[in-house]
Amino acid sequence: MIEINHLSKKYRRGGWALHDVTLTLNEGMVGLLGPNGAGKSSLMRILATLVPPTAGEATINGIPLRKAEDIRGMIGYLPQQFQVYPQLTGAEYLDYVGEMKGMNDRKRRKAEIDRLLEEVNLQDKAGKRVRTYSGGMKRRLGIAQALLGSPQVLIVDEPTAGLDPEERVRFRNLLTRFSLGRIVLLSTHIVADIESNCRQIAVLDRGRVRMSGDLAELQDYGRGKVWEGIVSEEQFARLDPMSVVSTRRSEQGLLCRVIGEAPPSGSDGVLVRPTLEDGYLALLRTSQREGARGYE
Ligand SMILES: Nc1ncnc2c1ncn2[C@@H]1O[C@H](COP(=O)(O)OP(=O)(O)OP(=O)(O)O)[C@@H](O)[C@H]1O
Repeated sequence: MIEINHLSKKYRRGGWALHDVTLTLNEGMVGLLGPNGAGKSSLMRILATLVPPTAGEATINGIPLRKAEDIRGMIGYLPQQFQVYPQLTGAEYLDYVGEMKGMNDRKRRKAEIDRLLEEVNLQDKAGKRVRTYSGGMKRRLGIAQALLGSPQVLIVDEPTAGLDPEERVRFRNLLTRFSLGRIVLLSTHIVADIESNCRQIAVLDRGRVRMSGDLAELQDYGRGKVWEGIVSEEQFARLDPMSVVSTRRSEQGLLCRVIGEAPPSGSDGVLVRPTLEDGYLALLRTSQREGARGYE
């Protein structure tokens, strides 16, 4: 279990990245969702003991963050900007990471590395130097190094960025399998990444927790706020662009899906069932409106 209590972070050259974050994260896949600059990476870097919080505290499986060595022995971490020595091959790099993680048995280390290379679909590239890898391949190598040693807690920062759709699906399935009996904390701003497999979701926006709960709870934020209706091109031009979720051309005009308190003006729109993405967008709109009114 990860328990985060009143955690705040202020960077020396910057403002507050996290404000009073309190969260309890349980076993299974946990999705940390939020727009750019929400504070997701800051929270993950703090949990990975790479940067200290300004205030507050957290424990991972009962161990406080100040015991950094113990925490690092328990977690796997994939940072958003993952750097590898370009002159090493993928297999050499993983071997090095395995040694650093204290996997001293050579044979077992090699067996696990071979299995992981297959899981991330890099087995054919294992002997090639990392500098010849594409961005997506480097990302997959990063995923493999985080999984090495089967850590109890896996923290992955936007792991699917740069992966093609097929690899994305493969990776989601890999994480879901891995999360059995473990905590996998995954940050993303893409709702589809957490749609099917997360037991718990926390939404951050401008450093604050805006919701924490399950998929149904997030979806519910869109209840009574998602409308579909047909509008003309002129009416469309007058709609608040922030409220329009999607548009499709039809014979009668533009079929618009909007988030708001009323149907798209000029249409006889109807309320529709929100998707998870609608729920997320509705929550963000409320949070941003409150921010603009100075309620925080
Ligand atoms: N080292 C730093 N020094 C100063 N400010 C920083 C630093 N790192 C992050 N910030 C600021 O802290 C805030 C939160 O950034 P953070 O990277 O944690 O958000 P994020 O949710 O991961 O965003 P993204 O999805 O864009 O990666 C932003 O305003 C960012 O500019």
